[in-house]
Amino acid sequence: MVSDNEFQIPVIKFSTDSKDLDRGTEGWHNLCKRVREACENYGCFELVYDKMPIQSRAETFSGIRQLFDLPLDIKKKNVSPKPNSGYLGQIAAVPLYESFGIDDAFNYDSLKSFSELMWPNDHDLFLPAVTVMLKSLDGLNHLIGTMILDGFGLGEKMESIMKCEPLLRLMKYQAPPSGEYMNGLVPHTDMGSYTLLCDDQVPGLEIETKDGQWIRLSPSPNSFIFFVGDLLMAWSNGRMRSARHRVMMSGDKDRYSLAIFGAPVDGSIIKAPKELIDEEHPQVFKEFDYLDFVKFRNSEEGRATDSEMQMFVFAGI
Ligand SMILES: O=C(O)CCC(=O)C(=O)O
Ligand SMILES: [Fe+2]
Repeated sequence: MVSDNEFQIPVIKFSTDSKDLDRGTEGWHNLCKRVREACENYGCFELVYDKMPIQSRAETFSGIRQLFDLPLDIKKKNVSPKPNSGYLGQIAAVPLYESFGIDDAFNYDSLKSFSELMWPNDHDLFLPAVTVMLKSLDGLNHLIGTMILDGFGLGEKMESIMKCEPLLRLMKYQAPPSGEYMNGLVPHTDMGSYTLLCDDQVPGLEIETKDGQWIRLSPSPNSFIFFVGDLLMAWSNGRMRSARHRVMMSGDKDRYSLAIFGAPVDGSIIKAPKELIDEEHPQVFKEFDYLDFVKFRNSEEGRATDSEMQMFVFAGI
């Protein structure tokens, strides 16, 4: 069952016209505390960010619409050796879903090659807007990373979990047949460190509360949803939880969304810092190589395990 009103995830404003974003100020410490509490209690929060030019967000979504309108043979040219990247679509379990994954997305050359591959003659509609948006997201990513670490008093450990390679994913969910409430993306937790997601104001994203209720989110036009991923949960010794979410489609509009998935660089070892392990919080997960977790997820055992349980089965003590 879905409820719209009774429950809200925390809404946290990152306002650029206050001193709150200056590291070390009282406002900064309050924000870090709220971010940490949201990640611990909900596994996600709505982040209101006034620094992202609203115009480049609108232009990016208009480019994304045109991207999904391209012929299938062009869309399929977006291939990647990485799992869940490249072009995905026509999947029997989620027939409304299509997506493009673009690796190394904070790198202009990588966005440019993608754009040239999709529009060999004219990519002006997509590239300039998405470049501005991604530049702003890069800054925002860094800010949240610092906040999470400062929230635990570990701000000097920047080399740790938040040092990520970003995957950009652009998604489309087709409107379902008239009158239906239909699965757009199956319930899951995100496997990376974290996810930062925004949409074009067509609802569909739902999160599961601790007591098993599904809540439909309605983020504001300049909001992002931040999700704790499985790796951040493991790194934080289970103090932060990765929230289960899904997309359910209803109504007559297609939904478009854009997300940055932070995953650690290959070869990273995921290990809770000793400061997060004590008598009250005994060690929950053993340390592991991030790529071994990726392998597990793609193994027969991993695929047979519900996504929110995978980390516990793979690394639980
Ligand atoms: O498109 C959305 O709103 C959700 C996407 C998502 O959860 C994912 O790709 O992991
Ligand atoms: Fe997700």
